Amino acid sequence: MQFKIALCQMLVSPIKENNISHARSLIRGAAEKGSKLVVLPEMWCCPYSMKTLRDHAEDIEAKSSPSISMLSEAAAYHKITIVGGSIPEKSGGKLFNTCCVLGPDGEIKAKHRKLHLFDMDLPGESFRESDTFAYGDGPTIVDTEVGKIGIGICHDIRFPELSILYRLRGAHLICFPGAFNMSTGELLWELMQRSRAVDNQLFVAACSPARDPDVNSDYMIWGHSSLVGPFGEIIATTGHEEDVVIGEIDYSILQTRRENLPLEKQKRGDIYQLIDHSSGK
Ligand SMILES: NC(=O)CCC(=O)C(=O)O
Repeated sequence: MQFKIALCQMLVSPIKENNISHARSLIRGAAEKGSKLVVLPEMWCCPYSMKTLRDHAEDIEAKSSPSISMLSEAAAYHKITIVGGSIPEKSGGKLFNTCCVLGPDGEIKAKHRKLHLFDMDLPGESFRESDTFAYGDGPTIVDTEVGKIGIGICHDIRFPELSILYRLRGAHLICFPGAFNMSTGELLWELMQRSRAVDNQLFVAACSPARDPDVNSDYMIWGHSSLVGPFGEIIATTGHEEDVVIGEIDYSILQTRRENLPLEKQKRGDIYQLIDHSSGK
């Protein structure tokens, strides 16, 4: 299977309605260029600021989420698959950092709640996502019109076991909506995308919001959305400004790479193994 994927590195404003209509127009542009899969960034409907996230939370289960309604309409209108970045989701009195995957019929095919919340304490930059969000409770891998896709949200990329699990369950591609920061982004964002792709011999797509140096935010974003192939090759990438990164995915290359280097067969299951405690969502 061969298709175009678009990573919408959008500039997010403090006004939700504007973000929804802006995301809609980026999706339209990507679909008109032939993209069959469109990926949005982590927190595209509101700034990634722990001070204001709660005000923008939406109830996805009650079907009253303006962000997800727009994604559903867009997916159905253009007959594409959308990995809908993430939005703050309210559910049962808790707040989650949640990604919905929508199919070409506009239905939600999967919902991933961020598993690894981002708490960091560096000199001059500290951040505590776990003060605001509750933890997701399972991995998410979904069969779509454009292959089997594993989902992780940003900090989830740091935990290789999650990606290994997706590979074991047959993923062709892992999508990471993310918003890496200025302290760790330069050294680690691309490195980890390439590592997850190489470790597991699959495609990795990582989509960030654009950096807004003027916004008075408590979090400055690194940007650099990319598509990486199974040899760790960068297929398409960008800098930190708003951009829609379009790349070609050809899944036949996965089989070639896995035959060239049969890592699965070479693994020493007699010495180490991943134990899967999840129920298979
Ligand atoms: N939004 C996030 O999870 C940021 C993760 C990050 O920057 C990291 O270094 O990890």
